[in-house]
Amino acid sequence: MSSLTEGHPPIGIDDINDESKHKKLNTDVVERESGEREMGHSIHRSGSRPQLDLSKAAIQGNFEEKDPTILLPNQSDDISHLALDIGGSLIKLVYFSRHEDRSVNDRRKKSIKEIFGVSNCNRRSYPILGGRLHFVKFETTKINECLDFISSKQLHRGGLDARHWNSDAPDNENAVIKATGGGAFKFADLFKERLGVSIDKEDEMGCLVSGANFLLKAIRHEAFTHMEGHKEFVQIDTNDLFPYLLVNIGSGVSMIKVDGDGKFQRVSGTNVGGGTYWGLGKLLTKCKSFDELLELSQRGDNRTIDMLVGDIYGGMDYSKIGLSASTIASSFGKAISENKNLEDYRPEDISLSLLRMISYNIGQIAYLNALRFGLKRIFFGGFFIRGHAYTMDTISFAIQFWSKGDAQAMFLRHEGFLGALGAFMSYEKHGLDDLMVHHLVERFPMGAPYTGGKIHGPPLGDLNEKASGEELVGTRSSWISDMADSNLSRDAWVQYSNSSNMLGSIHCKLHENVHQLASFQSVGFKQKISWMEKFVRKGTEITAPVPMAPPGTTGLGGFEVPSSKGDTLRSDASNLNVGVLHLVPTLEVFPLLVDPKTYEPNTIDLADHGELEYWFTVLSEHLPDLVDKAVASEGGTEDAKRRGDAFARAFSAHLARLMEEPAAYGKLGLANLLELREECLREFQFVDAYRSIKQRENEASLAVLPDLLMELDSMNEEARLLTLIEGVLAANIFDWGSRACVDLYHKGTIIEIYRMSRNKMQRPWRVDDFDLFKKKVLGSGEKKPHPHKRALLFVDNAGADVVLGMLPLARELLRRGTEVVLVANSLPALNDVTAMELPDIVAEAAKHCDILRRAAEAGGLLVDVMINAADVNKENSSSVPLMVVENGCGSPCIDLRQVSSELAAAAKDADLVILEGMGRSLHTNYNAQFKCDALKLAMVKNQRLAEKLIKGNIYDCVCRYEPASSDLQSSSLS
Ligand SMILES: Nc1ncnc2c1ncn2[C@@H]1O[C@H](COP(=O)(O)OP(=O)(O)O)[C@@H](O)[C@H]1O
Ligand SMILES: CC(C)(COP(=O)(O)O)[C@@H](O)C(=O)NCCC(=O)O
Ligand SMILES: [Mn+2]
Repeated sequence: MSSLTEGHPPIGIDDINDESKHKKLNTDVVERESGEREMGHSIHRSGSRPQLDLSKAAIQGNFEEKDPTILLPNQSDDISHLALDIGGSLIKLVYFSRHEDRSVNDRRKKSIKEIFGVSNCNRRSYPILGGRLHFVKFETTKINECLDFISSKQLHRGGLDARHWNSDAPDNENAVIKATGGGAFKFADLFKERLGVSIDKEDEMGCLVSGANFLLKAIRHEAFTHMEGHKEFVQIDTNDLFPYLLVNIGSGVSMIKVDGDGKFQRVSGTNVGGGTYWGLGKLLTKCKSFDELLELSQRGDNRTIDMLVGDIYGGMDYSKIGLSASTIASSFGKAISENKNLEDYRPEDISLSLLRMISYNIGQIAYLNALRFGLKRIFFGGFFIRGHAYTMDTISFAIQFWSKGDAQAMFLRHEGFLGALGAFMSYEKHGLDDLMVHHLVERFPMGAPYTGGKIHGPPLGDLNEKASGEELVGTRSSWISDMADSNLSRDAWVQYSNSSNMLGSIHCKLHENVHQLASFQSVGFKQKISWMEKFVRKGTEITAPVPMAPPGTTGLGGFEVPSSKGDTLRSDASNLNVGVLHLVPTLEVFPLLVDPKTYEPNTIDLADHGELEYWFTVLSEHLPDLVDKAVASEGGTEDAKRRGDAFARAFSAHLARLMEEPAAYGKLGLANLLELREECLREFQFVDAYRSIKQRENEASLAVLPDLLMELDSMNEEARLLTLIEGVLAANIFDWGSRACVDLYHKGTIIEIYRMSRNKMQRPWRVDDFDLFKKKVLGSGEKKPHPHKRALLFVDNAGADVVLGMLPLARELLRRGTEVVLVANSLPALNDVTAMELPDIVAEAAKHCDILRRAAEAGGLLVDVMINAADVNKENSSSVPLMVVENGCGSPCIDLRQVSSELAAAAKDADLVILEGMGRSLHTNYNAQFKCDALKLAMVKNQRLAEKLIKGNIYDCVCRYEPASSDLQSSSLS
C-alpha cells in the first residue's frame, strides 16, 4: 500500500516469523538449516531439516563485517520459490522449500504398494510438490535485511525446480521474482543490483484476492470472528464463499468486492489506515515501535481525550437517535475545550483514542460498502490488525453496531500475507490451486538455533523477548568450523548404546528386590508357572528406571504452569500465530468416515477454560520426566542436555502462548497439544525419546508371547474372544504418557496391576458392548456369520500393549479368515509403536506361530530381500495376509481427516476398524462414526477423563462397539 502513503518514519522492530526472531540474521539463517539429522523414518509430517551442502562455502562481502553472509553455492535446499509483497510499511515474503523424499528402504512399503496398488505417480501433468510454505516479514525501511535474508537462504536462485515453476527462468542469470505492492516498482533496481534478479510485478489487488481465496479455501481454521474478547473460528463453505468484501488494512486501506477467483473490483478505500495510526501515534507519543504504541493503548482511557455524547449532553444519553452517553461523539474532541498541551495527556490515552478512531472509521466505511453491494461477509486483512484483540473487537463492534447485526466482521490468521501469497500464486503451475484442506499441515517451530548440527540453547525465554543471537554464534572462524563438523549423530548413538547397557545393569541390581518379591509371591500362590508369571519375573526389565542423565543436569527443576499474560499485548501475531505450512499432497481423508465434513477428531473441547488449565498442568508436570527420557535416549551427552533444555523452554513457551491465547494456532484440542509436544521434540532433534524403553518392553513381551498363545489356544472360541479383548484392555496400561502409569512404573507395581486386571477383569466394563461384538464375530446359535473381509487395527503402545494385546487379537481375526492391517504411527510419539518397528516385532512373533507366519508372509512382512511381492502373494494365496501400514502421523492421537495414502488405500476394502488406546479412541475419535463396524478399546488412565467421559474411575475400561450404519438400519427394521 505504499502508493497511498509515501515517506514513512523509521520503524523500530523487525520480525522474522520464519522459525523465530533472530538478531544475527545472516548467520542464523544458515545455522537453522544446518541441523538436519537423518531421522530414519519415512516422513510425512516431519520437522526434519535438510543437510547443507557446505562445499565451496565462502564468506560473501567484507570479512570484517559483523555478520557476514555465508554463501553456499552448492546448497540448493530445494528451494523452489519466493514471492514478495513490498508495502509502505512492511515487506512480506512467502517462500517455498522442498525436501527430497527421504523415505528409507522399508520392506513393508514395497509390498504394500503391490497389495493396495498405491502408486507414487500423480495424475496431474505436473505434480503438486510436497514441501513447506514459510511466511516472513521485514520493515520496509530495513530492506537490506530482507535482501540479506534472501541472499543467505539463496531464495532468489530458484533451486532445482525453478524451471518447473517458471519456464521463463532457465537459469539464474534471468531469474525472476514475483512481487507486488508499491515497492515492487520502487525497489526493482535494488533487487537487480544486489541479487541480480528481475522483479515481475503483479497487480496488488489481484494478489490480495487470490491470497485471500486460497487461504479461505485451503486452511481449515483461517477465518474467525472476534467479539468482546472471544475468538471463534468460522467454518467456511467453499461452495458458498462469494461474494464477500475484503478490507485490507495496511498502511492505507483497500476495500475489494470479491465475486470469485480472479473476479473482483476495488470499490473503495481510505487513506486513514495503519500508517496513520503508527505515524500519528509515533509523533504524539514518541513511541519507538508499533508494538509499543499498541501496548500503550491497552492501558489507555480514551475518555480523557475523546469527546463523548455524555460530555455534550451533560451526562445524558441522546436516546432519541440511539446514542448512549459513552458513545464517542468526536475523537480527540476534548482537547479543544481543555487548556492542556500534548504533555498533559497520557500517551496511553492518546494511543487508545487514536486506535479507536481509526478502527471505528474503517469499520464504518467497510459497513457502508457492504451495504452498498448487499454483502453480508466482510473479511479484514493487513498487518494493522496484528492479531490484536482490542483492534478486532473495535472493528467487530462497529460492523455489528452499524449493520444491527446483519453483517459480520471476520479476520484472517494470515492477515498481512494475503498479497505475498497471491504473488506466489501467480507463478504458473505452482500447483497450489489443487491443494485441498487435508493436504496442508501447519507447524509452529520455535526456531531451534543450530550451529553445525547442534542446538545452542533455547532461542526464546519469553516470546516477547528478542532472541539472543549472540550466544548462539561464536567467532566467525569457529562458526565455519562448526558447520564443517556437523555429523555428530552416529557417534552419539554408539556412545549411547554402550552407556545404556551399563546403566541398565546397575538398575537391574537395584531392582533385584522387586524381582525376588515377585517370584516369592508367585511361589506363595502356588500357581503353576504361566506366561503371566514369567512376565512378572521379567518385570524388572520393564519397570527398571530408564538410564537417565545425572540429576539436575538438564537445569530445569520444575515447570510453572504458564499463566496468562493478563492485559499485556499478546505476542506478535507474526511470530507464532502463523506457522509453516507443510504441503503434503499424499495425505488423504480417511475414506471410512461417515461424514468428514462434520467429523471433529477431538473429544474434549479446550475452549472450556477449566479443561484447558487442567491439561496444561498435566503437560507441564510431565515435562521434566519427558526431558530426562529424551536426553537419555540421545546418550545423555552435553549436546543432548542442551537440546533437552532448549526443548523444555520451547515447549513451555508454546504452552504459555496458548494459555495466553488458546486459539492462537487455530482451534485447539487436546490432540493438537499432544502433537505439538512431539513436533517440538523433533524440532530439537529428539528422534525417539522412548526408543530403549520400547525395545526392552518388546523383548520382555515377545519372550512370553508363545505361552500366552498356547493358553489362548486351549480355550473355546467364546472364552478366547473375551480373553483377547480383556488382554487388549489390560495391556493398554503400559503407557508412558500417563502420569498415573509412570508413577506405577516407578513404584514397580505396574506389572502387578496388569496381572491383576488380566486375571480378574471385572465385567461389565464401564462401557461394555462386548456381547454385541461377540455376536457379530461368532454369531448366535447355529448361524455362523461371515467373517469380516478386512480389519484395520490402529495399534497404540509398543511392548505388552501391541505384543500381548493387539497381536493375539489380530491372530484371531486372521484365523477366522479376516485380512488384518496393523495401522501404526509414521513417526514416534511417546512409547507408541511405529510402522517401521512393527515388521520386526511381527517377524519375531511369527517364529513361534504358524498363523502369524503364514499371514505375515502373505502380507510381505517376512521378506527381507524382496524378491517380488507379487510372487510371494501367489505362493501364499491360501493365507489371508497380515499387513502393516503407516497412518501418516507422529502423535498419540489421530486426526482421520489427514491420513497416509496407504492407509486410505487399505481402508477401501475394510469392513472393521479397531481403534486402540486412549489417544486414538478416547481423546480423539470417541465420537467418530464409521461406514463400517467399529470397535474402540481403551483403558482410561486419567481420573478426570474417566469421570468426565464415562462417569467412571481411573483404570476403568472402554469397549465400545458400533456396527456399520447400514447394519443398524437392518437390525432396527427386523
Ligand atoms: N512491526 C510492525 N512495524 C510496523 N508496522 C506494523 C508492525 N506490525 C503491524 N504494523 C501495522 O501494519 C501496517 C502495515 O500493514 P501491511 O499490511 O504490511 O501494509 P503495507 O503493505 O502497506 O506495508 C503498519 O502501517 C502498521 O499499522
Ligand atoms: C498420551 C496418552 C493419550 C497416551 O495414551 P495411549 O493412547 O497410549 O493409551 C495418555 O497417556 C494421556 O492422556 N496422558 C496424559 C494424561 C495423564 O497423564 O493423566
Ligand atoms: Mn500410546
